[in-house]
Amino acid sequence: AATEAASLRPQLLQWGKQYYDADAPQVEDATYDRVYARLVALETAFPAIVTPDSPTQRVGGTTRGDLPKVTHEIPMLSLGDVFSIDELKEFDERLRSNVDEAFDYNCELKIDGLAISLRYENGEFVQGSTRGNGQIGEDITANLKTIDSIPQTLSRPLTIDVRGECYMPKAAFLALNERREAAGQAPFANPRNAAAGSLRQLNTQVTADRQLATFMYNIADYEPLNTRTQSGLLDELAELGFTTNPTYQVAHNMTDVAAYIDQYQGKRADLPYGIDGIVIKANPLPLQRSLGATVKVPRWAIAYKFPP
Ligand SMILES: COc1nc2nc(N)nc(N)c2nc1C
Repeated sequence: AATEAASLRPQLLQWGKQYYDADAPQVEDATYDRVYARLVALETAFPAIVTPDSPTQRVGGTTRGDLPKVTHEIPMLSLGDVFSIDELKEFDERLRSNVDEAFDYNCELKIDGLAISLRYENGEFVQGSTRGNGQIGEDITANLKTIDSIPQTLSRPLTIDVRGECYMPKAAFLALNERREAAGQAPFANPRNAAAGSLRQLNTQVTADRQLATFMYNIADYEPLNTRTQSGLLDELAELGFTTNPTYQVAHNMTDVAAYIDQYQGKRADLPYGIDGIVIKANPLPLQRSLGATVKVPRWAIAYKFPP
């Protein structure tokens, strides 16, 4: 067991560096997850063989060594995932059993990019960062300033942290890979890696040439806003100057949610940007705040992932 575990660790560490630090995974997520699970099983069965440098002893994503670090005052969360309508219904039933008020969901497309946080002080863009491990991300302010859809000044002098997704449109991705292959460089595997590789750059001019875009969808603290719903939040973010995704729909029940899923599973190939599912969020913002989050994911939202 110790020998097998010792052979798995360098493999996982190398794959992990490729994924997190080079934004160019060498293996499918499923392969990484399978090998990682094997190592966890061995170390659980034989705790004596765990080594401090084992990938099982490290928190999620690493951040790129050379970019400055940013600590998120309010952690950037990821999302719980479900892969079937039945699981989605279980999420809904569990949530409604814990909440005594009736509430709607807001359905949104799950943009396949990388999460960013934008800090504004008195309406001026002062800092932008990646999620990193949720607590500590990388300062990519200079790179984000090259993205047209990110406003330098808001229509109101607010001090807020806005969260959303930075992505590379499909057309830009195809054109970039053509240029890379013409120049004898390895193409990016998918638009998400291309966006991550383009954003986590030390050379801002590289970022500027990559035609990145954003859809903003969340705010770290709801106080400064007038709206009381997630759907209203998207409208208010648009009024402030952000680009938001207009495809959101308020759903009263899981029948409406299932219809939204069918609608956009059918449109997925025709969208000019990549999506890997939909996200449903409790629409009342006070309910989101009272439900809060676990260590890693909000209790008031779930992602439904489309089959690959
Ligand atoms: C509340 O947290 C989130 N909300 C999201 N919403 C949409 N539409 N797309 C995402 N990728 C997304 N990701 C996260 C972590």
